[in-house]
Amino acid sequence: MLVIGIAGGTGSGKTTVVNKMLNELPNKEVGIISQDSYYKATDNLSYEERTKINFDHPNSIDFELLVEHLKKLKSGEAIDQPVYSFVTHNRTKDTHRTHPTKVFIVEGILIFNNPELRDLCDIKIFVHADADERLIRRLKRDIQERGRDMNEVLNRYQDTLKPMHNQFIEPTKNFADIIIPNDRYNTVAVDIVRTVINDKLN
Ligand SMILES: Nc1ncnc2c1ncn2[C@@H]1O[C@H](COP(=O)(O)OP(=O)(O)O)[C@@H](O)[C@H]1O
Ligand SMILES: Nc1ccn([C@@H]2O[C@H](COP(=O)(O)O)[C@@H](O)[C@H]2O)c(=O)n1
Repeated sequence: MLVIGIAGGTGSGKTTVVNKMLNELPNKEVGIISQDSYYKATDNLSYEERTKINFDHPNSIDFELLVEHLKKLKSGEAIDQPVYSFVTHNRTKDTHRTHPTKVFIVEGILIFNNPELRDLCDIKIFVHADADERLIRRLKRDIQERGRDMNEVLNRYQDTLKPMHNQFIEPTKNFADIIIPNDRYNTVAVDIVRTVINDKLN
């Protein structure tokens, strides 16, 4: 199994890039795991307490489970991926049965921050967009799709997101084999990675 890791700050366009790559590929042969699905379960906390979690710190992610799942997929076993809700800030009761495929994409802001997970990635890609561009995209997306308002997004950005990005995410760019500039849509880079995936599939 070829594992492709795709990291980058929030709003850099990781999900968009992955979807564009998957567009022209046989969907039964390429699997995807999002780090967002592996935020730690916090059933013991109230909603109010959950809103105060620092979701941009590595400690908020259940890397142990993510690594275990990826290893299982690599050894040919199916897994049950958690399903996360950005509205309740918690895992839902659902899981998503995921089967091993020839190629697996793992995407998330902090995936290169975890040495074990990093080592499981055969190709490491970092999607870059400037901070102001990412904030604008994040603001629009979180209001439209994640049930947030402007104050929530901006306060989170100033209090935790920006310092965590600088401390834990931006430095992991150094681990990348490929950096995709994504201030504008980058079809050339996406096509190149798709070619690599196609080679593996054929
Ligand atoms: N190159 C781009 N130009 C303009 N908007 C983009 C670009 N890439 C992504 N977006 C938009 O920015 C928002 C965040 O992108 P997304 O792929 O969800 O980022 P990430 O997964 O890195 O947080 C989405 O609304 C998406 O449509
Ligand atoms: N309940 C949550 C959990 C996470 N976030 C934010 O999501 C960002 C990571 O996801 P991307 O798709 O943008 O890569 C991260 O920056 C967290 O702040 C959240 O807002 N609420």
